[in-house]
Amino acid sequence: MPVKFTKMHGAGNDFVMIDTISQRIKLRPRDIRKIADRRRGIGCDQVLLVEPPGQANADFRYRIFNADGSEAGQCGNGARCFARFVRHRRLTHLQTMVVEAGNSLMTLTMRDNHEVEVDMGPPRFAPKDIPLHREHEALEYDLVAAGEQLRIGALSMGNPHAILRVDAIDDGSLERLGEAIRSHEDFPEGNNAGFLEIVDRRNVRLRVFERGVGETEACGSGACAAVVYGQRMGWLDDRVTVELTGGKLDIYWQGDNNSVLMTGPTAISFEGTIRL
Ligand SMILES: N[C@H](CCC[C@H](N)C(=O)O)C(=O)O
Repeated sequence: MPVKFTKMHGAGNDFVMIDTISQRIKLRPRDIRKIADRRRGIGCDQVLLVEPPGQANADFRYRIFNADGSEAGQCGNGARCFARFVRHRRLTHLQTMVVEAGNSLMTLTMRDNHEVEVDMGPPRFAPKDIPLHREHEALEYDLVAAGEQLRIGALSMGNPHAILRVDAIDDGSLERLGEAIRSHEDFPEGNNAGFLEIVDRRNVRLRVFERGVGETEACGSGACAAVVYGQRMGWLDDRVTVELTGGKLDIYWQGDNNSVLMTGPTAISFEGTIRL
């Protein structure tokens, strides 16, 4: 079955975008893994599907699959590429669109130079919403991983995040602790493990060992989660530039139940057809 796709990335976090509105296809987890395979397929961190909306107040539905075939409830870099993709493929002319992802609604707004602003919705902190096996919500949690006693932030942006503050993002913490945190038994659905270096109150560096992939060059929801954690700990202001391996994202959060706003780049790499 030939499937048309567009290869894109947002700050180096790369995606295969597939329009399943004009192509009536059903993809199984093994199809996702083949597409994502960097030797036997196209190669990407996530496969993103464009579907018709399930709700009256949405323009599209957006499904996210990690390279290992697992489905995720949120992908910030992917949301930006999604907005550019549906306009590139003439599925819409909207400058601002509402998109369902998992059980949340996001508003995507086109900005200059192919940048996109994403209203990621509010962060969720209750352990049951992360999910995290803890009795009570807290700013930080004790966690033993790889034999080390850690203090981490944990929250959901529609997908689970664990954040560890480090002195320097290249101090070896991600290599030593990434897998142990990401797959920790206290997170029943796993998590995206962020390693956060505070440069000053408006600038941070971040690396993320993602659920279902491993380290990516950027993680949009991870950047949002790291800034939210840093703000709640009193380390950061409301607008922060997050420097990731693949580029920079602008994150803005005014606290409480306000939405986290993320603005960043999108890029189209190539288009093609793959036979599954
Ligand atoms: N690995 C993530 C999904 C992709 C998130 C990331 N690529 C982003 O930009 O937010 C998860 O399983 O929750």
